[in-house]
Amino acid sequence: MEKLNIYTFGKITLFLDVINKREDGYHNVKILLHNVDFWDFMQISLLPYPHFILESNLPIPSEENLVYKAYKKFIEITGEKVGAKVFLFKKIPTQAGLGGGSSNAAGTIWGLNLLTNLNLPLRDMAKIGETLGSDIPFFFYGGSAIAEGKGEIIKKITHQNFKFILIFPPYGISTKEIYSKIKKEDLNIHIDFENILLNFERGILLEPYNFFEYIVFKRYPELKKIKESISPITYVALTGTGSTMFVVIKNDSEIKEIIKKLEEYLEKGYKIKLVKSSPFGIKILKIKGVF
Ligand SMILES: C[C@@](CO)(OP(=O)(O)O)[C@H](O)COP(=O)(O)OP(=O)(O)OC[C@H]1O[C@@H](n2ccc(N)nc2=O)[C@H](O)[C@@H]1O
Ligand SMILES: Nc1ncnc2c1ncn2[C@@H]1O[C@H](COP(=O)(O)OP(=O)(O)O)[C@@H](O)[C@H]1O
Repeated sequence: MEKLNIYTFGKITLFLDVINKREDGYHNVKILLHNVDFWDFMQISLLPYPHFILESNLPIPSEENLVYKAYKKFIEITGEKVGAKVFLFKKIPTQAGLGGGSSNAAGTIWGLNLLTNLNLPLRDMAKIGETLGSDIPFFFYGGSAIAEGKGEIIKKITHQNFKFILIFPPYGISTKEIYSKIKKEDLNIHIDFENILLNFERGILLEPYNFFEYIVFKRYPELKKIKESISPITYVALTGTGSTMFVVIKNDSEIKEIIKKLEEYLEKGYKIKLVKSSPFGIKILKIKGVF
């Protein structure tokens, strides 16, 4: 029996603009998405249809887990009559704006695609993912990409390597709730992606921008204060709709100073982690043997 080890990487949103509200209630966005080397670990193997077993350290019912939802969608859309056994060890916090659930869903679809020998191309796997969440297609392409539409239209760009410090508050933030607080009049000013990309392709990261900061900072003023405390040293921004913030490391010589400052400043319950860019969203290793 074949078993796969799957690493599903988190993402940050280096630049995030909301363009307008759509008739279907969603919003058109333009986002520069970037994977970081901070991952959840999954193991997946096939079972006879329709058996499905999920073991995970995420304390939610299996039926609500995106891994199960991705399995169901995969068999529904492809018609493959397979069951699956999945082990999921989460390190990426939930409701953190790091796309952890989305990357788990993408890893499940990719794993099933390999185990069933269906060999669907990336765009077909991304189409399956899109039915479960706007963020999911990106993880099939990974690295650095521009997402448009609801977030499902992906254009890969040349990947660049940076280092960041992630700041994890001791709570998550609901994506749906934050999107629901957008007012029409807030959607008049947009950032210059052309200039951002011209610089990015040369390895220069301009100051990150996140449209949602004004909404999130109003509700969580402590996150605004964290940004203000680090801004004199380097760039800090929110990823997605939060709750994680990322600090851009411009020089390795700054790392110690920034960590010291954060350790002094952050209240109990906050965590930090130094990460670097990851050139992929999903990494799969095949393990053969008898299990
Ligand atoms: C904000 C972003 C940025 O990467 O990520 P997170 O902070 O969640 O990681 C994404 O736009 C989140 O994508 P994702 O988390 O997949 O959202 P979905 O499950 O598709 O949608 C959750 C809810 O957010 C709203 N939504 C989402 C995407 C979008 N383009 N417009 C929206 O209005 C809708 O109300 C939807 O019901
Ligand atoms: N495998 C999973 N990992 C994380 N969250 C999951 C998963 N399956 C379902 N969820 C649900 O999805 C929601 C947010 O997903 P997550 O990807 O962690 O956040 P974000 O979209 O902010 O990056 C949470 O409410 C969580 O309960």
